[in-house]
Amino acid sequence: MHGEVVAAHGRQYRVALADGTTVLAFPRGKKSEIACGDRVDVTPGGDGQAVIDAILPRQSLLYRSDEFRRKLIAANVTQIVFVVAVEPGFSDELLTRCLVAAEDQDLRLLIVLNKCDLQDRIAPARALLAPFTQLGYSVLELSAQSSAEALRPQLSGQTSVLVGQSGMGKSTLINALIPGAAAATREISAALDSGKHTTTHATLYRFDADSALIDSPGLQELGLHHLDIGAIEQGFVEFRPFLGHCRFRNCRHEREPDCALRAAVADGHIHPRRFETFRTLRAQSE
Ligand SMILES: Nc1nc2c(ncn2[C@@H]2O[C@H](COP(=O)(O)OP(=O)(O)OP(=O)(O)O)[C@@H](O)[C@H]2O)c(=O)[nH]1
Ligand SMILES: [Zn+2]
Repeated sequence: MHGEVVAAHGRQYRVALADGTTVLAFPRGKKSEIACGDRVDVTPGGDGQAVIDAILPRQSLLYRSDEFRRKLIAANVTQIVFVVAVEPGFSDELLTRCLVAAEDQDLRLLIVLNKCDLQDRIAPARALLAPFTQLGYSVLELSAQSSAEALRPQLSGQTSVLVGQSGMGKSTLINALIPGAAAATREISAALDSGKHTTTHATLYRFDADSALIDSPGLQELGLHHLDIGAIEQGFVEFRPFLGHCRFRNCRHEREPDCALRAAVADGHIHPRRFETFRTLRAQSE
């Protein structure tokens, strides 16, 4: 039987079956690397539980990783929706991390600027996003409290994962778009944890056959240790015309003479803030 993983917690999964029912499922064997959004083959056990026999081929796979381990975030995602707000302040470094991950997996990235009802606070947030809009990334300005519906058309035909720092309004957005989401999450948590209180689940909400939204808490760091330096360089789309044009093939773009990237920064082709973030990410990945 085919199913889709709609919630993941540790080695337990909620799998939605084609007939609309869901089962609690466990992978066969010890080594499980299954993520929310995975399409799987399951064998129902009759007690409302099931065994996951196989993971179907994935379109994409998002990870976060530090020096020690790698964790799956979500599978088969086609779009990252990065939520920031006019207040409190947000990290443009986390946004750049997401962009690098998105470029690596060939995903669309949409930036949502929330709380735009606080009009006198919009200008500084727009300024922080300017280097990204200049590169062609889209920013959707809305208020999760009054105009969350503006996001819905952007979710159509996509499997989106929602990423955002605490306080940006992710929960408000989800509850506005998916009535009953909070209750559903509590129910799933209860089923997966037998009542233990926890909010660390990734949850998939399906809108229709082609559109779904994955809420994955704990994405605030999005470590990119699994990417090599080449993938990080490629993740900065505006670097691409200059890569390979430094005097030294293994140029680190620090102090080497005739560095094409540093020249591009000096000439205004690369935003200094983006270059600074690149250096930070590179230092972290070493
Ligand atoms: N003014 C304004 N406040 C908002 C809006 N959306 C959310 N908020 C407020 O911002 C705060 C954070 O919203 P949440 O939805 O809890 O944010 P979150 O991103 O889910 O944060 P965590 O739960 O910490 O992950 C709450 O006090 C919301 O009421 C908005 O559109 N306008
Ligand atoms: Zn260089």
